[in-house]
Amino acid sequence: MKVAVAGAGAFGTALAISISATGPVTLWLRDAGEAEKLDTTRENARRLPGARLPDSITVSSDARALAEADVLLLAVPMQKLRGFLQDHRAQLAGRTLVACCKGIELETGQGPQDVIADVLPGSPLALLTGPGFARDIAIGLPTAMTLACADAPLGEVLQERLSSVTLRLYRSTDVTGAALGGALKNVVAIACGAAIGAGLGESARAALMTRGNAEMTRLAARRGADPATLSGLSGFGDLVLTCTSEQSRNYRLGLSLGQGDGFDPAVTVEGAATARAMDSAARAAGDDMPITAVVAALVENRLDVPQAMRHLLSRSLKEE
Ligand SMILES: NC(=O)c1ccc[n+]([C@@H]2O[C@H](COP(=O)([O-])OP(=O)(O)OC[C@H]3O[C@@H](n4cnc5c(N)ncnc54)[C@H](O)[C@@H]3O)[C@@H](O)[C@H]2O)c1
Ligand SMILES: O=P(O)(O)OC[C@H](O)CO
Repeated sequence: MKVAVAGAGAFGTALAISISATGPVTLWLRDAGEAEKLDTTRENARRLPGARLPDSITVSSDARALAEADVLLLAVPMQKLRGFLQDHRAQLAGRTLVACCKGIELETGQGPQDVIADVLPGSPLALLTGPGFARDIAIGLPTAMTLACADAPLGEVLQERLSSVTLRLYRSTDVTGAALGGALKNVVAIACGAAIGAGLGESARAALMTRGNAEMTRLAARRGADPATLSGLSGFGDLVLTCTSEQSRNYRLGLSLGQGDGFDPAVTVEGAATARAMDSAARAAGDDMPITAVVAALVENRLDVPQAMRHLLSRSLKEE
C-alpha cells in the first residue's frame, strides 16, 4: 500500500516521520523550492526544527506523487482543505483520503469528512485525530490517537498501516463524533488559555474543561454521534492535552487574549474559525453552546476576557 502525506507543516512532517518507520512514505508539499530544501537538509526547520527526515521519506512537490498513492493523509489546515481538494481533484480521485485536520469550515459549517464528500463524492475516507503533538510524534514519544472510519474493514487496514511502535491508533466507526471532538476541543482550549492568562486560576480552567466537555458531548449527540466517542481519545483525551499544555497553539492564543498580548496571525489556530462557525450554526439550530459563543466573541473582539467570564457566570443556575 503506497502512503503519501499532503502538507508538510508540523503535523504532516511528524506523521511522515512516524509512518516511515514501518514502510516508505511520500511527503508532498506544494512549493517546489521548499521541497528541494527539505529534501536536501532532511529537516523541516520552519515547522518542526530538530526532527530528522529518515531516508524512507521521499519529498516531492510533483502532483503526480498524489495520484500514485493508495492512501493520502491530508495534513493541511481545515480552512485550506477545500481549496486543496479542488486544486487536485484529478489526482485525488479514487484515493483513500485520511483527513488529519481538526476544525469546522467557516463558510459552510462542515467538518473535514463533509468537505471531502462534497468535493470528491464517493471517496473512501477516514479521520486521524486525538491527542498528539507533532513534536512528540516525530521524536517517538508514546502517543495514542483515533482512526475513525465508517467502513470498519477499511478502518482496520488503515489502523494497521498507520500505527507504529510508538503511535498507537485506536479504531472507531463514529466519524461524526471523532470530528466534532477534535474540532471543539480547540475552542475550549482557547477559553482555558484565556482564563489562565487573565489570572482566573486553575479552578476556572477545570470548570471550563468540564462544562466544555458537556457542551461538546451534547452537540455531538444531537448530530448523531455516539456520546461515548466524546469520552475517548478524540474528545476528552484531546481536550485534556490541549487545555493544559503551552505546546498547544490554541491554548497559547487563549493565553495571549487573557494577557492582552498580540498573537502571530500566521500561526495555525484552528479553534478561532471553528468557534465562529459553530457559534453561527448553534444559533441557527437553537443549540446552547455558551463557551463556544464567548470564544467566538473573544476572537472577534466583541468581548474581553473579564466580560466573557462575567457572561458565563451570570447564566441561570441549572442542574449538572
Ligand atoms: N501540529 C500538531 O501538533 C497537530 C496535531 C494534530 C493535528 N493537527 C492538525 O493538523 C492540521 C495542520 O496543522 P499543522 O500543525 O501541520 O499546521 P502548520 O501551520 O504547521 O502547517 C500547515 C501546512 O499546510 C500547508 N498548506 C496550507 N494550505 C495548503 C494547500 N492549499 N495545499 C498544500 N499545502 C497547504 C502550509 O504550507 C503548511 O506547511 C490542523 O488542522 C491541526 O489541527 C496538528
Ligand atoms: O497546537 P494545537 O492547539 O493545534 O494542538 C495540536 C493537537 O491538536 C493536539 O492534539
